[in-house]
Amino acid sequence: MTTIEAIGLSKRYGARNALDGLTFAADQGEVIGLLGPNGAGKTTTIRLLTTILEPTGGTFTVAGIPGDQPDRIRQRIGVLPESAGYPARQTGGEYLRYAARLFGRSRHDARGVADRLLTDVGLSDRAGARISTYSRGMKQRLGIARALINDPAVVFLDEPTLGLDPAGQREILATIGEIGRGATVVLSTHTLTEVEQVCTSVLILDRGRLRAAGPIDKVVAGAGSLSAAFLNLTEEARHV
Ligand SMILES: Nc1ncnc2c1ncn2[C@@H]1O[C@H](COP(=O)(O)OP(=O)(O)OP(=O)(O)O)[C@@H](O)[C@H]1O
Repeated sequence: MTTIEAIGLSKRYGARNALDGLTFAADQGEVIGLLGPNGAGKTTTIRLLTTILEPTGGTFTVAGIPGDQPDRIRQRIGVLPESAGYPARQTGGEYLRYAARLFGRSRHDARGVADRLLTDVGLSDRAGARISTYSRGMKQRLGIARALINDPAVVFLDEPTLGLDPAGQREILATIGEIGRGATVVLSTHTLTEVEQVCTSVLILDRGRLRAAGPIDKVVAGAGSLSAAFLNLTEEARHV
């Protein structure tokens, strides 16, 4: 089942094309690595598909819902933004129960969902501790749990491992692998080894344009490695 479809999706800021005619489709259960050098358009793509920004061109659907119905899309997606903020005084458990209540869960259900997700992301033993005492990796895992609170069809993670040590990165990647069994995951990152570990397919952007899309082995074919393919595709674009 197609869970994301973009056709000619574009975003202009004045004369600058932050995203220029992105066309791709993703299926349920796919984990898509969204790659590109700084300024390529990754965050713009995520903001458009999560209905935070309105496109200046093109159309899209997420979870089968057209992009001009943002309220419905927001009910069916989960997002870990590039720099998520957390209420420092709340505990992880309170934060997730509150998020579940915002999606209309009863008090009893909210507790059940929060407890399950805290266990899934390995935070159950710190559920009663204030978020201000969490490490960066723990906050990122809490953010992923928050993104899953409404049982989303599509989850968007913008640089979830940024600033984490290797152990923290490994934990996040394991969590992402688990999510991918149900939902479609869009993972924006600069770390290609991460993509090779957890993603089934990639989108490579450069200066707002799609340079490659598809299963990793197809994109890598001929180049030898994902990093070689990435450099070929993005460097080549600098010379046209
Ligand atoms: N609000 C804005 N106004 C003007 N230009 C913007 C705005 N937001 C983004 N841009 C421009 O759009 C382009 C794409 O930016 P975007 O943040 O999507 O890139 P990115 O791939 O996420 O980069 P990074 O890896 O550095 O996070 C960049 O040239 C950026 O300067």
